[in-house]
Amino acid sequence: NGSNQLHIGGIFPIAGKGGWQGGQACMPAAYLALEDVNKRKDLLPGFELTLHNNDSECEPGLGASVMYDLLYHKPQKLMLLAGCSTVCTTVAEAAKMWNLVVLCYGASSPALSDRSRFPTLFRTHPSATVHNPTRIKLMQKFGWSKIAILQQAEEVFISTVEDLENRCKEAGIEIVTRQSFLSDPTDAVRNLRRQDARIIVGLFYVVAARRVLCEMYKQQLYGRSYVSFFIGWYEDNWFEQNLQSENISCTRDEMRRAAEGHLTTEAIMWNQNNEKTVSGMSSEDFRIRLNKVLSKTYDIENQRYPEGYQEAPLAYDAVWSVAFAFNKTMERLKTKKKSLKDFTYTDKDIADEIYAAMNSTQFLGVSGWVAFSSQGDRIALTQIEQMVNGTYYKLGYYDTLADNLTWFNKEQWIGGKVPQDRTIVRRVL
Ligand SMILES: CC1(C)CO[C@@H](CC(=O)O)CN1
Repeated sequence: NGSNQLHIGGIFPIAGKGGWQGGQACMPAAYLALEDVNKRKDLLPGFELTLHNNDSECEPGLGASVMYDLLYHKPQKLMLLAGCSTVCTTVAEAAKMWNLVVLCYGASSPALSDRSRFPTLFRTHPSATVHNPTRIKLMQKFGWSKIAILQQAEEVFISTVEDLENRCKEAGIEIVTRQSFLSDPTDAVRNLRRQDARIIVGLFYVVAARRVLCEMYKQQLYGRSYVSFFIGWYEDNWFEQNLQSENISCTRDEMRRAAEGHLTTEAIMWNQNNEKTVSGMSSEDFRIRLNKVLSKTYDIENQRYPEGYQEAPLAYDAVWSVAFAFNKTMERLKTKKKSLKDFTYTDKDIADEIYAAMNSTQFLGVSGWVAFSSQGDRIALTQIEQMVNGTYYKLGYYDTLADNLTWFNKEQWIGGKVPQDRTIVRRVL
């Protein structure tokens, strides 16, 4: 019966073309977690967690309207889950008016790390700034103290670069030039060349990345004297895909040569070792279960994965975060002779209890250790890879909080020498 149900709203980007349709894999993952937490007798005893879902299509306007649907239709919701940075921004900015915590499983924008704008936001998806301490650590490891930045003019990369600049200043790393472009990188790449940039941090979406790589080939900004840092969450063979359809005027071979040796950084979203997590599953057990569910709709055997597959553990762990936070809140409210069932959108007292419980929620999930910073950001490990002969090889992991770099010593440099960050002028005495 409805009286023992705890209701939450789930806003997933499923249909639509613009942005990230990651709800395709994240919604099924969320429902797997719902099934699992409701089986646990020790979690929310006497209650059942219920998820009411809607499609935002990764459009903030549609996200706002489905949010109102969720709020203005019974039953009363206790929390909202959302994906896509644009939708999460809209929902999290509004939800505080209803005293609702918002938990985002698919939002990477650094702008969301702002308690003044988003006082009730938490995310199991790390901010894009999570790459920056790793980039700095690698520059220090290889002795690069002069770097260049090449970015696409998109909000997520603009705010990521601001964070990177601050960290470079703190680390005494000079940014010799920062070039940005809207969609054609030709001039920006030419300016890198003019400034004799050697160590280049590249921040762009994958379509722009292909244009940049071809331009770097044409302007010979690749090879033994250069190192590029690209984002690690592109498809593995991204540099060879869609060359005709996107009018890339380089051949596969030229793209591969320009890509040789580049480094990538990315947040780890699938727990790396085979530990059993709170669900009793390892991340590989989770993968098998998720694939079984998805194979009803997608041709998983032939690697035809839905969008959001990479982020699915973040959605799965988001539902576990809700269950643990509500469980803690129920225990706290019992001492006040209250229950989550008493919550209304004007009840600041219970809202504060839910916030405090979420803020201190920590557990081992299929996406790794789940914990939130004071800004509600996901604390995550990052992974470093290098492209060698068209294949990515894992070079190591970085734990920012512990400042611990796990390094496998597998990096390869053309000619066997670490590229320099500048032209070495040999003084002939
Ligand atoms: C790693 C990526 C692809 C970054 O964008 C996220 C979507 C968003 O921030 O809108 C999903 N995960």
